[in-house]
Amino acid sequence: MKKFSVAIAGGGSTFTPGIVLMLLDNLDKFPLRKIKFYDNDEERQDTIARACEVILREKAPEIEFLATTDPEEAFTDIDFVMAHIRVGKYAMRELDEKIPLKHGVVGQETCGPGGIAYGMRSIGPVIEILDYMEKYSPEAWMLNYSNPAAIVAEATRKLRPNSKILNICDMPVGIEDHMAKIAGLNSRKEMSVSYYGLNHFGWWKSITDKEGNDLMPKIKEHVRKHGYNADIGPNQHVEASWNDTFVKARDVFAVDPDTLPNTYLKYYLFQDYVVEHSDKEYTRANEVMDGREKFVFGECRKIIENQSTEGCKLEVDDHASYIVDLARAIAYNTHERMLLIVENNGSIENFDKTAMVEIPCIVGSNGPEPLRIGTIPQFQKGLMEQQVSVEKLVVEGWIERSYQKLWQAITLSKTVPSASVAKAILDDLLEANKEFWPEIKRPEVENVEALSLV
Ligand SMILES: NC(=O)c1ccc[n+]([C@@H]2O[C@H](COP(=O)([O-])OP(=O)(O)OC[C@H]3O[C@@H](n4cnc5c(N)ncnc54)[C@H](O)[C@@H]3O)[C@@H](O)[C@H]2O)c1
Ligand SMILES: O=P(O)(O)OC[C@H]1O[C@H](O[C@H]2[C@H](O)[C@@H](O)[C@@H](O)O[C@@H]2CO)[C@H](O)[C@@H](O)[C@@H]1O
Ligand SMILES: [Mn+2]
Repeated sequence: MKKFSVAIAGGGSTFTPGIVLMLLDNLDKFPLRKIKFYDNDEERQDTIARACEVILREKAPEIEFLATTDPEEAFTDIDFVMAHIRVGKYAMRELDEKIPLKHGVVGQETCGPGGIAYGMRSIGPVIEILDYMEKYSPEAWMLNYSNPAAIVAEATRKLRPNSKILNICDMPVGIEDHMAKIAGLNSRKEMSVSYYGLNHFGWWKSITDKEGNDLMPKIKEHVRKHGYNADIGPNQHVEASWNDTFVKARDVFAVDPDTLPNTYLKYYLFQDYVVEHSDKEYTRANEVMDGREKFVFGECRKIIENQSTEGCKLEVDDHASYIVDLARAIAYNTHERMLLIVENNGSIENFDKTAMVEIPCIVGSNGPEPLRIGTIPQFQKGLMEQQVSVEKLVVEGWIERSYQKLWQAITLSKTVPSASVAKAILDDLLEANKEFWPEIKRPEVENVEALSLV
């Protein structure tokens, strides 16, 4: 059986150890000969890498391991790149979340102005890594879950239309774990779902068990009262802010009881509630820095010091098992049915053909074959047309270095009340992201000064 070579781009990620443990848990299904880490922060990656070196030495000494900041070293002789970079790291996520809140607008990692700022940082480096992969391992596939996946996916559609990159998200997988528990099943894999939308902006339209029995009524009954709240065992989503998000799905569901919503829709449909319940001084980025980041790096330092995983609390990142499913689908032509972010091309008949939509696909060695969704209701169509236009304007703004397009994108976001608030947020984000965004051409001075935005 062929053994594969995997490069993890963003080796210093808090998710890397859990993903490595998950890969080692699946060697029978996805055998590996080599794992390489690549990061542009050598010190951050070194802590994760030295711990993973111990893990591999104990559990799979036959797998060759390398951590590097050199692209040629990282991406030569690779079958898959699993990319989860965070450009600007948590320090910039904190600003993505706090700057909009300063203006009374939703501050979130991938949604609204924060997601736009994050997207403007991510496009260049993700394309750069994709180009490295194609230069040094032309036959490789990139499985990208660097966020914001919606904007990154639109950028790779426009700028690298022929590249072997699959953009993915684990939020639907995470919610389906809750749904399976609510439906009394052991695993989400016992369900067959039809889902559509944009990334972090979608709905389930049907859910059955493998015998074809409709599970929607039972799940809806629970969601109507409790949202997706369901004890599915330890994961980082037991934190209050995530628990609130799962419960809030109850109110998002009430707006359209014909479907079941992605939790992220709360940021677009209940933006006032979100702002009212946000702490402008302590956002999710702070929770993650104080929680996951401290935990993962603390555990890695213990492993390095002891040169042993004994007593280690790091766990297999089960949510990442969908990444192995995806890699196996490509490697073994399994025709797995998975949600991917792909070009619509008529799958959703009454929606922009060029939109990057999150829908079920049959995945094989030649990549995804999107399934047909048919026509979507006016409510979802209207919301999606506004949101996809934001995403497209951000990518156009990045390509053209256009202040005007970025101002339009933020103005168009459902999370932003007016063009003047949008401009105030944009000017703050421009200042904060000087080191990361491409240089943006400001409009002619007279146009800006002539604007009475007060
Ligand atoms: N698609 C999804 O559903 C999903 C799920 C979970 C996490 N994510 C994403 O995974 C990423 C990692 O999340 P995290 O919380 O572990 O972040 P993290 O900050 O802990 O790790 C990100 C790593 O990327 C590195 N990096 C940044 N810019 C880089 C570049 N240009 N080249 C190479 N490396 C670079 C950083 O140095 C850091 O080590 C984020 O983008 C996050 O949003 C996506
Ligand atoms: O606030 P964070 O950094 O903890 O999480 C933000 C990410 O949340 C989603 O990913 C979750 C996933 O939905 C869940 O199943 C769990 O296992 O872990 C993932 C990472 O927390 C979302 O899909 C990502 O895009 C966000 O970055
Ligand atoms: Mn996601």
